[in-house]
Amino acid sequence: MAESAQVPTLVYLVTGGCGFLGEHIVRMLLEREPRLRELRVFDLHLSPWLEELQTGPVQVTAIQGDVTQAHQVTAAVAGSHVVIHTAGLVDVFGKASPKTIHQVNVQGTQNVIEACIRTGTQFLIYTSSMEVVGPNVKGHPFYRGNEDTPYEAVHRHPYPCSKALAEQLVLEANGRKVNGGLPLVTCALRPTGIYGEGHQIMRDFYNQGLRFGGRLFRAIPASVEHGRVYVGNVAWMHVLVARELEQRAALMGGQVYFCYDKSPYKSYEDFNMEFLGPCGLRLIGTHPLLPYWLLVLLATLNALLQWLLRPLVLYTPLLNPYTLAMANTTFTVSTNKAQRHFGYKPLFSWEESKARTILWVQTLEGSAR
Ligand SMILES: NC(=O)C1=CN([C@@H]2O[C@H](COP(=O)(O)OP(=O)(O)OC[C@H]3O[C@@H](n4cnc5c(N)ncnc54)[C@H](O)[C@@H]3O)[C@@H](O)[C@H]2O)C=CC1
Ligand SMILES: CC(C)CCC[C@@H](C)[C@H]1CC[C@H]2[C@@H]3[C@H](O)CC4=CC(=O)CC[C@]4(C)[C@H]3CC[C@]12C
Repeated sequence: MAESAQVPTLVYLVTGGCGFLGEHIVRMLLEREPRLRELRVFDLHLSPWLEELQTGPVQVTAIQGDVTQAHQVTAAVAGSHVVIHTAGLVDVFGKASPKTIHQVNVQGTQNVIEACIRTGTQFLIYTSSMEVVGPNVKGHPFYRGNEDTPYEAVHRHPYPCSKALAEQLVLEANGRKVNGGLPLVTCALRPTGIYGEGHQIMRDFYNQGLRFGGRLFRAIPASVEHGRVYVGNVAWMHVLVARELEQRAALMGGQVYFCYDKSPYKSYEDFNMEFLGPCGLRLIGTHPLLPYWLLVLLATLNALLQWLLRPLVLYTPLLNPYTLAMANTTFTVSTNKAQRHFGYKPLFSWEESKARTILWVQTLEGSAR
C-alpha cells in the first residue's frame, strides 16, 4: 500500500456497510483511518445516513449491489487497496432458505475473493463468526477458550455451516497471486454475539419486555455463559487489521482472531439485562420459569409450525431448537491473540460500551424511560 503522512491515498471497500456492524466499521474508518482517500460502501440496501457522510474530506461512494452477482462485486472491488467483507445473511430464525443463505454467505464470499484476484486487490478481511467453531450440534461447552482450543466444530444449521465454509475459502485464498503477481493476504475475524447501538435482537427483546408490562421471563440458567462483544470494539478490530495487514502479512495472513473485549461473562439473558434493566425492564425468576424439556418441546413445536405454515405465511419466532441450543450452551472466549499479533486493545471499556448501549435503548420508540 502506498503510504503518505500528508496525502490520503487509500481506497477501502466495505461490503455490508449499511448493516449493524457495517455501519460501525464505516463510521470508525472515517474517524480513525487518516490515510483513507475513498471509502466504498457496498450493500444490497443503501441507508439514508450514508448521505450525511458525503460532506467530509473522504470520498464516500455508495454502491448498491449484491455479493452474489460476481460482476457487481468485481466492479466495486476494482481499484481498492483493502476489502472488508462484512456482508452476510444473518438468519437463525428460518426467514431465508438454506440455499439463499449459502448463496449469499458462501458464493458471495467466493465472488469477493475472485474479484480481489482479478483486479489485483491484495488485502481481504472477512467478518466470520464464533459460530464457525460452536456451539456444536452436541452442545459441548466452550469455556473461555482461545483460537487454539481443541473443539469438535460440527454444525447442521445453514448459518454456521455457511460461515464455516466461507471462512475456509478466505483462509485458503491467503497467498494466492492477485493480478500483478503479488500475494493475496487474508484473515478472518470471529465476533462472539455482538451487541450495541443498532442491535436488532436487543430491540426485539426490549419490545417483547414492554409488551409483557416491563417483564422478561428467565428461560436459561444464569450459569450458562454466552460470549458477547461490543460492536464498537469489533469495528475497531476490523480497522486495526486493515491497517496492519500489509506490514505484518507474514504473521497475520491466513489467521483467525476471535473478537473480544472486557464485556463480562454472563448468560445471554443476564447480559441483556445490563442494558434493559436500566431502561425499566425486569427479568423475572432466579431460575428458568419453565423446565428445559418444556422449552425443547415448545422450540420443536415452533419448528413444526414454521414448516407447516410456510406455504401460507412466514412464521419466525425467536425460540427454535437452534436458538435454544445456542442460548443454552456455554460458549465464551478468553484470548489475547489479537493483542499479540496486531496490538489490539479494546477502544471502548465495558462501562463505555454499556453506557452507549443503554443510551441507544432509551432512544427506541416506546421506551419505558
Ligand atoms: N450480529 C452478530 O451477533 C454477529 C454477526 N457476525 C457477522 O457479521 C456480519 C454482519 O452482521 P450484522 O451486521 O449483524 O448483520 P446485518 O444483517 O445487520 O448486516 C449485514 C449486511 O449485509 C447486507 N447484505 C445481505 N445480503 C447481501 C447481499 N447479497 N449483497 C450485499 N449485501 C448484502 C445487508 O443488507 C446488511 O446491510 C455478518 O457477516 C455476520 O455473519 C458475526 C458474529 C456475530
Ligand atoms: C429465550 C430464548 C431461548 C433466547 C433466544 C436467544 C437467541 C435468539 C440468541 C442466543 C444466542 C444468539 C446468537 C449468538 O449470540 C451468536 C451469533 C453469532 C452470529 O454470527 C449471528 C448471530 C448469532 C447467531 C446470535 C443470534 C441470536 C441468538 C441465537
